[in-house]
Amino acid sequence: MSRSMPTMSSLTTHHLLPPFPSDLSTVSLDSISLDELQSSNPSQAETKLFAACQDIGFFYLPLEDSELGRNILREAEDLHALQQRFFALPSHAKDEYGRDKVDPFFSYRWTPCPDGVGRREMYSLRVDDFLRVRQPLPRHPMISSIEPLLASFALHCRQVVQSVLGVLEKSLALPAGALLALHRDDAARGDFIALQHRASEPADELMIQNGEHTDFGSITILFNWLGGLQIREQTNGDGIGEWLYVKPIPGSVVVNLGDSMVKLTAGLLRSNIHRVAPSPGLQAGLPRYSLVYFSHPNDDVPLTPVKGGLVDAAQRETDETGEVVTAADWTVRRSLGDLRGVYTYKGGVEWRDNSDAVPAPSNRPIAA
Ligand SMILES: O=C(O)CCC(=O)C(=O)O
Ligand SMILES: [Fe+2]
Repeated sequence: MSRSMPTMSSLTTHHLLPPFPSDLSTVSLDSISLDELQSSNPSQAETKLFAACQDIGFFYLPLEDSELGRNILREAEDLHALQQRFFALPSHAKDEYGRDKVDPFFSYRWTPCPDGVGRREMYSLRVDDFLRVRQPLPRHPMISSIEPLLASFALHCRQVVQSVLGVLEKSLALPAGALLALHRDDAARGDFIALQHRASEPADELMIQNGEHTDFGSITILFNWLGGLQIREQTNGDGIGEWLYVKPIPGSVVVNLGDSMVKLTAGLLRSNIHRVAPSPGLQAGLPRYSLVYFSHPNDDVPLTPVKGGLVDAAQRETDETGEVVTAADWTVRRSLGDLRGVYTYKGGVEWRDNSDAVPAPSNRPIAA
């Protein structure tokens, strides 16, 4: 890590959980504070952010030093409390909002844990519904009752996404608005808030491997309370590194790029493969929750390289077929099983033999 990180945050509930093991090697991610990014002299933070998005596609964003960030942390804790209550509901109450009843993607989905007893569950909530850009899909009353919280959280996360996109636009020497104009608030956009839960479960290497994925939107903001997220150690050249845990840092979120950013920048930016393994050390055996804000370009945006700056100069192929897909189509194809596998920053989807029997409830192909 580039600088010392606080191990305690007064705004989060991490201290109520067993600590992440101190002796485990973890992946070293840069830390770029929201306050610095939004300051009048952000150039150092911008340089770090751009490098992280090119090299590894992941970074920590400490939120506590800005008003916006503190609001997001408080809202995330409120949503975390709610998701624990929601997932504790009886299965039949949750299944009412399943993909067969509501929507193939923006719905409640689950797959069995390796022990065949517990569930890995994900409830994907379409943000346009809370912002009244689209007619809302049916959702559980517990969700409807906190609509103002969800709307506020979404708008705050979008401010973060805009800051990140603004920096990337500038760093790539693109015309102003080249990326931001593809993420408008007043037109349909596939952003969603994911509530995620997996019951305590035994390690199952095959299942962990089958959960390896890239996110398919533009920018992901991830809130974790327990360890489990892993990305590969960075090696020089093409060597494949070891899977390492990303340590949750109280008061910081993990930000990563999705496939759309790779496609829009002709492969200059990176959406990195990641996965979720059982929580390590004293955290093992606890139910694990995560809360994710997935942002996407507007539905009708073709995922082709934007014009100008470094992208024009890149001259790289990002799609081996040359086929143009819109952001909405890409979500459908990646999430519902058409393009199974991992999108590589070198272009195209790398096939993974993700058996239908063991999908995982995440931002990736799923059968349940
Ligand atoms: O739960 C996590 O830590 C990561 C989840 C994830 O990568 C996803 O849902 O796309
Ligand atoms: Fe992911």
